[in-house]
Amino acid sequence: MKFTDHLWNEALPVYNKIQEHPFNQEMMAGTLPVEKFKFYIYQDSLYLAEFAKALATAGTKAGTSQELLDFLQFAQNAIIVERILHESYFKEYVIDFDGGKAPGCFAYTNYLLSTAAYESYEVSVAALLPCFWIYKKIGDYIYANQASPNPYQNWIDAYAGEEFAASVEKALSICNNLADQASETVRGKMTEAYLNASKLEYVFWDSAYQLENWKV
Ligand SMILES: Cc1ncc(CO)c(N)n1
Ligand SMILES: Cc1ncsc1CCO
Repeated sequence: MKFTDHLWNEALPVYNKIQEHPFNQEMMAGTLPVEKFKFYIYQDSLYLAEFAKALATAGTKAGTSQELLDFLQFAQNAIIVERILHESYFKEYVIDFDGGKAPGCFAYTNYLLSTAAYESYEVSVAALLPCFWIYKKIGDYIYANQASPNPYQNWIDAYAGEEFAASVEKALSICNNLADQASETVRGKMTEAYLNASKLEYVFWDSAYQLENWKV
């Protein structure tokens, strides 16, 4: 069994909760209140800026220049996606939030940044993988089951698209190659990091659905 199949099985209960979450169910039905989508898009723009730094930092730990290049390209893509959010949704919706990161976004971005900075390359890659893989699975699921027309079509198309799929395949392959060379101890830490980041993906969606704030 591929290591990433093992990761998928371990985090399956978390993935199922993400898929069933009302944020994703209502996005799929096209009924998600626009206020929640706007909150999500603003938080996601803050997320992507930090995610890009975590990807670039993880890349500096790669064992080959090809994998450094792969991670720098992932980082570049994350910045491009962030700019597209600004150039499309921020104009379409008039997003006037200025509160900074909500607790869910804060927790997730800081987890990714500190893992990329202080943990090994293997563990960093495992922590970054749910950002790729869960979005791909959710994008495909929503694309296959969505109401049409859907006000969130552009978002759905981005993550169900072929370009994103190619990045996800690359990240999965890097993770499997690393796990094949790693000790059981390191593989255990990779699994733990993958689970932590999967739970934080759940928290991120739930945070948007609740319009989460710091309450202080
Ligand atoms: C929170 C989050 N996770 C993953 C992705 C996909 O990269 C995203 N845009 N936002
Ligand atoms: C995972 C991911 N999400 C937005 S951009 C990016 C890197 C893909 O190249």
